[in-house]
Amino acid sequence: MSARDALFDGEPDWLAHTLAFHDRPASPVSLTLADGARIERLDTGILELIPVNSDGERLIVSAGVHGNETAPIEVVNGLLNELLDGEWMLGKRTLLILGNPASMVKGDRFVEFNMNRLFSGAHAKTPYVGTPEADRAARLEAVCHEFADNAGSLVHYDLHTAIRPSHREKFALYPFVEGRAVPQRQCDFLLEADVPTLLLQHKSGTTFSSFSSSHLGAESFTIELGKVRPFGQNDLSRFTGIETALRRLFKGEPTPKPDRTKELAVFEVVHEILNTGDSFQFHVPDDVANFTAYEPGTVIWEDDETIYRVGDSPEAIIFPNRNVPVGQRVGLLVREKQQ
Ligand SMILES: O=C(O)CCC(=O)N[C@@H](CCC(=O)O)C(=O)O
Ligand SMILES: [Zn+2]
Repeated sequence: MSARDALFDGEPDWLAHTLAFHDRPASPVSLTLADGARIERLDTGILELIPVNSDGERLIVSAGVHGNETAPIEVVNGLLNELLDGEWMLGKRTLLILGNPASMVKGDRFVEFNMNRLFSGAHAKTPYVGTPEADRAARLEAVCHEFADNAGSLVHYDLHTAIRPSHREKFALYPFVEGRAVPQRQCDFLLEADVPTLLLQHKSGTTFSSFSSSHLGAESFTIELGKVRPFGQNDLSRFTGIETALRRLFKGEPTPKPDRTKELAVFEVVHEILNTGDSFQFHVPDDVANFTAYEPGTVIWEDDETIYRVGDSPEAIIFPNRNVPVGQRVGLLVREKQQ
């Protein structure tokens, strides 16, 4: 058996291995590349890439936290295949994660609970504790903690695709951490990756990127790259921006200065819509695109105690989804920041 076959237990690549092992742990295996770099399989869907020479920064790239968001999974798997084929050399210590293998096999956002609400310790709470997604979130937190230990600086990109179409196809979310601002280099990375819109979150949460920001001190982003499609049905030509930017980062090359004509549009959260329970009514239609703007005075949601109307200037909806448990996010209302 070749070293590559051993890394993937005879499966053709990492994605195939992760799907085949979705219901069990994969034991640690190490593969040394021609230049001496190592690929360590830490568990199912978790690889650590260790270059011979790297700068002090460490990088986490995750995809498949929602199992039906397949395009970023295919992009990351393709980049790993290039590395294994010797097309370029590794220059950055990197943790690669395919988040929720069981939901990837099922072709669904999640199996029992939305894993992207179970970080920052939420996995230990009732009713989540002990469920497959809670166990996986706890495992990912532990692996990330270990990877971050003693790192000079840490960057995390959590790659997603959205349920609905979007007036702004590609956008990133920057988790809230008191008192910090987005570093210019990260803005340059987003433009390089063809992600021209950034939403600044207004409070910390229990997403993977919020966990890595708040608990590991990472510069983290959730990055939305397009629309959800099943494996094999993605037009990967729409993902070359992120593919090029990640390949360049994996090689350890510096971030290029962006084209002066490109500018990041920055949005902020005006209001977070939560499912308040039995009397909650959401007035945004099911099929509305992300970043659809509503005029001042429009009623967005109501319950027995509150009626929420758009304020003095238009507000745009992101991630509208009425089918969430009580207490969880039904959508975000956002507004472009005047710069
Ligand atoms: O399209 C949708 O409604 C959801 C897409 C998605 O999974 N988005 C992430 C955003 C996480 C964040 O707020 O940083 C999610 O909802 O988990
Ligand atoms: Zn997602």
